[in-house]
Amino acid sequence: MNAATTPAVLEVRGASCVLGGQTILSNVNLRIGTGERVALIGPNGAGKSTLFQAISGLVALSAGNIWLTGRRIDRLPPSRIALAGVGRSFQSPQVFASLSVADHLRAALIARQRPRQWWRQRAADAATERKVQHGLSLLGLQTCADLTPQQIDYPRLRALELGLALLGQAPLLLLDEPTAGMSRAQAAAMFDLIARVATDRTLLLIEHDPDRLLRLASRVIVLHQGQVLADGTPEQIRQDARVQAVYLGAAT
Ligand SMILES: Nc1ncnc2c1ncn2[C@@H]1O[C@H](COP(=O)(O)OP(=O)(O)OP(=O)(O)O)[C@@H](O)[C@H]1O
Repeated sequence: MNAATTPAVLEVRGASCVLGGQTILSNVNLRIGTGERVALIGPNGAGKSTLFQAISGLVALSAGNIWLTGRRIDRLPPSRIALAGVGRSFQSPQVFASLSVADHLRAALIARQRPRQWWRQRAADAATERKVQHGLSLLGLQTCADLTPQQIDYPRLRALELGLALLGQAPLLLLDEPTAGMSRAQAAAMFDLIARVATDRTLLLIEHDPDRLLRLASRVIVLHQGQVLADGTPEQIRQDARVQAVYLGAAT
């Protein structure tokens, strides 16, 4: 899908970010169209996670602005940005130790519901339950519905985290290294899961392994020293001499 021809889900305009007196992002511009699957890559310290933090409202921009489906979000608190439609996962999974897998999914669904009149609540509860069961089956988590995060293996934990972002119904999902710490086989399974379950979402994901990117991303944005170095198809990026020099040459 071509970013220029689809309505923008995310637009970052002239974004800069200074942390601890250091410029981490410098005049970053990017536009992501509806339904695109975009990989954000770059060397360690390039500013990828900081860009995610800025989009999610967890760090403030020092210049520029960020738009989600035409609405400016960079001055909103993180909770409002999440409700506005930015779902995300983190490099290390962020889950609740004492909640069961199914309760995590319930909480993700309920968080987006408006308060209802009491006589409508029963129907809403039944609909939520159906969605929880559907989510468990989609994510391959039916057998661990009643277990806590400590009782499930790492790939399932990451699948749960993906499910939390998905069930929140956010149109834009930011996935920060969803396969970090996984074996090749586990990572391949995770990429297949993302491709299968996130069909109706726009994806921006950070990933270090260029081979994995080709499975999922239709477009790649390369960050280097806090700036966009290149933006193109996976093939264009593979052949880009500047990208070879700063990143892919070292990563492959
Ligand atoms: N809160 C902070 N205060 C000061 N510097 C920070 C802060 N957060 C990040 N940095 C610095 O910003 C730079 C970019 O970090 P960031 O985590 O965004 O990079 P990255 O591209 O995601 O790297 P990696 O691939 O290693 O995760 C790094 O030099 C980091 O040390």
